[in-house]
Amino acid sequence: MTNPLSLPPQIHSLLSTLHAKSLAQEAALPSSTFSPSSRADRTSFDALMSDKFIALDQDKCEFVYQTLRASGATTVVEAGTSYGVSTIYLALGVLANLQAKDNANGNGSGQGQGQGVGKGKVVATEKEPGKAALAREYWTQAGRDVAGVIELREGDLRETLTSGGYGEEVGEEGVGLVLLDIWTPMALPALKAVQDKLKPGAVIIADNTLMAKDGYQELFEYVDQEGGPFKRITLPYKGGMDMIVYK
Ligand SMILES: C[S@@+](CC[C@H](N)C(=O)[O-])C[C@H]1O[C@@H](n2cnc3c(N)ncnc32)[C@H](O)[C@@H]1O
Repeated sequence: MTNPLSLPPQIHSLLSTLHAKSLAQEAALPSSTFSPSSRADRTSFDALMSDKFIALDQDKCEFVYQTLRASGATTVVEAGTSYGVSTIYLALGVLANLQAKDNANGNGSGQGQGQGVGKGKVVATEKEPGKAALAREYWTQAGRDVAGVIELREGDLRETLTSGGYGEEVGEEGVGLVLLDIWTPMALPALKAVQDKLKPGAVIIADNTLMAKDGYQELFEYVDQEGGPFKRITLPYKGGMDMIVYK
């Protein structure tokens, strides 16, 4: 796997292994797995997916990381964590942004947790306990800094994202990036759960917006409202990936 972000070799190697496992699992699934009719049978779909990575593709993870770095955001939300592959990129981006803020403030602690500029975190959420447990193990393998910046909220996002703070207590300015890598019926509930925590200019990224465009109708109607606070474009990644900017 290429390493355009120059990630630390040990983390890059871990990510390569996890992306490869995810792709191998997906290749072994019947081609109808993600068809609208298969996805409509939620019970069977959830059961089939309960032990599958379905990780965000590497090129998309790299785009999300770069967007996060460009935004400077230090509070991030991920709806749909699974085994935590994209979460590692988000954690690395938050750590790099904290470090950049630290350096700009003349602290240069090198610890990735800025002094006096908030603490920064990735709020991740996953409803499958087995996936949550293994995600924590992968984050530990990625290192103490990565594991330390992720707050995993286990359970249904309609509860986990509407309770608990987003860093306000330590001076964070609001959520700067949201990754919607979730079953499509949960995309709008996830956005609504964090909408009043978003800071101006926050970026929301939603995966597979062309491949699963039927499932995204509610989200699209909501964010495309004339005069509303969101602007949406579709990026030419495999299956489509939307970038929505708030205010
Ligand atoms: C596409 S996978 C996420 C992949 C992950 N972002 C990555 O790149 O490694 C979507 C995950 O969302 C989880 N999920 C689905 N509905 C959920 C809900 N209501 N609350 C929390 N998690 C949910 C699923 O169990 C699944 O693991």
